[in-house]
Amino acid sequence: MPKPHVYMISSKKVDLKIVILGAAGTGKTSLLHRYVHKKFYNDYRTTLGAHVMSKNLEVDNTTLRLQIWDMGGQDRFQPMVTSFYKGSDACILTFDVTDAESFESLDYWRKNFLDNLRIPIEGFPIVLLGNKIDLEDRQVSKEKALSWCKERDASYFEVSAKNDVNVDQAFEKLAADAFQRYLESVQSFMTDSFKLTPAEDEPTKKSQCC
Ligand SMILES: Nc1nc2c(ncn2[C@@H]2O[C@H](COP(=O)(O)OP(=O)(O)OP(=O)(O)O)[C@@H](O)[C@H]2O)c(=O)[nH]1
Ligand SMILES: [Mg+2]
Repeated sequence: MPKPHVYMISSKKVDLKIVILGAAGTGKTSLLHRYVHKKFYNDYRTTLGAHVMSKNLEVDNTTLRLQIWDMGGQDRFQPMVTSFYKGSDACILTFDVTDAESFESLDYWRKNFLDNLRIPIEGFPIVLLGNKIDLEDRQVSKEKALSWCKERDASYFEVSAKNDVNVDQAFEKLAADAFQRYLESVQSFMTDSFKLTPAEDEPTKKSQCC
């Protein structure tokens, strides 16, 4: 298990880095605004590069300090945003349920993220958000999205940033998964350290030989 990228600030505070990725216009910034500021804007202003928003969340008497990195989905920003993946504890992928192309591009985003993260992907928390379910002209079914997630060990939420559907639940599930992974990696790190530290009454090789 890799060394955790999250840092225990005190016994009750944990910092977690989350990135949100997906095709341009799928609603990444809107979902973040909805979650962090409880607001929605109809106008579209593409994210230039990357932007970070913070939010605290209480889980099991611990304050999770979420730093959520909103990555611009336009092609021109790709070389830049991939450099921000390092140290992530969890990833949100988004598509627009009324835009089949945004769904088709998910494998590109997932691979791009995991290739640049360079840590084992097993158990890495990933949540897929099918956004804009308030719209009528749907092109991607829930079943199709669920099947994509099943094959890639991701969780799925149908959401609407506009109507505030399932947004808090999705972020909370991802944060809880990332925290759980953090606890497991700390435990594994401590166990390894304990194994490496000889007990006080256990003779070391040096004292045995001379
Ligand atoms: N109807 C509807 N529109 C939405 C929803 N979420 C976002 N939008 C609209 O979709 C457009 C794009 O939203 P953004 O949040 O800027 O998309 P983005 O993924 O951040 O785009 P980039 O920054 O270019 O990668 C905006 O006009 C939003 O108002 C939603 O749930 N329902
Ligand atoms: Mg944006």
